[in-house]
Amino acid sequence: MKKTQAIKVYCRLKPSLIKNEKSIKYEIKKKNDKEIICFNFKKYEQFQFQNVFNENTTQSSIFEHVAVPILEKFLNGMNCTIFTYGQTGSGKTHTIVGSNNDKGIIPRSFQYIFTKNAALNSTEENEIISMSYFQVYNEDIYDLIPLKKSGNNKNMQLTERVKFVVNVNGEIDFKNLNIVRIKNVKDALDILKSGNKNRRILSTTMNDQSSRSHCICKITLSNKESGFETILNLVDLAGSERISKNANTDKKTLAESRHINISLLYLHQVINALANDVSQKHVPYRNSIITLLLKGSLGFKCATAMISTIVLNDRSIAESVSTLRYTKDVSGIKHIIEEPKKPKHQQNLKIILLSGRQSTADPMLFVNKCMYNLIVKYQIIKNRNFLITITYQVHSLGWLIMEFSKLSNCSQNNIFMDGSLYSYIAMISDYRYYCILLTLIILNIIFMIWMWPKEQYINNVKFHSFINIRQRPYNQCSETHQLWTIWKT
Ligand SMILES: Nc1ncnc2c1ncn2[C@@H]1O[C@H](COP(=O)(O)OP(=O)(O)OP(=O)(O)O)[C@@H](O)[C@H]1O
Repeated sequence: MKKTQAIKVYCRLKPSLIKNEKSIKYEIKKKNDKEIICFNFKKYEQFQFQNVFNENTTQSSIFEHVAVPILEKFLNGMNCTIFTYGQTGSGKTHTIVGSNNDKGIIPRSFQYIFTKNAALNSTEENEIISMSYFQVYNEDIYDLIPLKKSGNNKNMQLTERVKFVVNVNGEIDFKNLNIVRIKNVKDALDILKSGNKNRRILSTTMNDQSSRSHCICKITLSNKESGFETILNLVDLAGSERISKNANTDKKTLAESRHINISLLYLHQVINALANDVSQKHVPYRNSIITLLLKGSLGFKCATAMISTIVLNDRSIAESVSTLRYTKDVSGIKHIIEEPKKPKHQQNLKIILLSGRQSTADPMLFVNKCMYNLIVKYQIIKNRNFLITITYQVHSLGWLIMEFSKLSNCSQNNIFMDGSLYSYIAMISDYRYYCILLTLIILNIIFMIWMWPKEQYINNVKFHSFINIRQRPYNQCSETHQLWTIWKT
């Protein structure tokens, strides 16, 4: 199989407030939508991106181009990551978190997920979404989701240091990280809002709201029936910075800067090792917490996008060149990416057929009612990426045939509404589902043929030995047995 670029790399240019500046050392220019060129006296460098977004690009456009393709993969069962990288003040937090008026990728992602995944809004609660929100500050993990204290201090909010262990696979297992179930977009936005207040922020020379930590929003989509889980990490890395450029050089700030720079250096080492032949090299994930946390995202089974943020003014040009070079190394990571095999089957593969028929006079109803509890759950899980769940409640053979003919006309992603009989039918046309339906029809016919002659021996022992209802009081029987009893009397 062919190796492809493991991480899609994008570049976002930040609008510069300082106009008419010209660097004497370097000049950086956007060549076209996919390239940036950089020259100094001696050399000319070219940097390739998936897309270069200029200063006027809106948050929604960034979301469309970068996040939507990743979110589609996430909804199709692939673990995904989006992270921002760049110098301090270049717009990482703006891109990934945004503000109330100009939302970034995280809030927009929740909106998108809830709009796209109809199962999340269903009352069945088969699919659930949960989130955790935490920061890596000075090589410790802190929970950003506030805990409400019990007792008198109800409104007091705490951020807790998260205990964790590194498991045998070299991944982090959290001990006390808050994982909150999200039922709607508002829940998520509320958590983000209060979580952002808990981030370690400092006013520096380069940015009056500089994040002093790496921040991760981990969104988990889980299917209750199958236990299948997909993870989306949205990461706002702390900004690389020159300590000499920061006027605020107290001990604490220096320690923070050192931790940030060292962890980014370790991340670079991991990227370099991955960009070279992985099989030949030891990949130093264990050097820092952020590399351990991003381990899965830089690997083989994850769709990852990186947005590098660049400032094109003289003061920042050296850092921008360094960001571009960092990005080039990230582009060098090549893997055989394991895409979900048939993503189109993942969603909407639910047939829920609910009967509104009440008549007990219908002879067919006997068979139908007995079949009522027959719930066929058909699940295919292939490579953790491929899941089909069909919940099928059989009611009426005639009706089933009618449905079958309806479904044969059903095109991909069509949703039929039939308020009188059924809540809905949502399915994708595929020969397997027709096979399953056909099998069920055949089973139904066999069941009917099998039952039919016995109708005349209803009070006969032979019949009772089949269904065995006599041995139990009526109210302790299962619904099927009760139905048999009703029918018999
Ligand atoms: N593309 C943009 N358009 C408009 N404003 C921007 C853009 N990028 C950044 N800004 C503004 O620049 C300031 C600094 O941005 P931000 O805090 O996102 O930087 P950062 O890279 O996260 O910095 P740090 O690493 O120090 O946290 C903010 O006020 C932000 O609103």
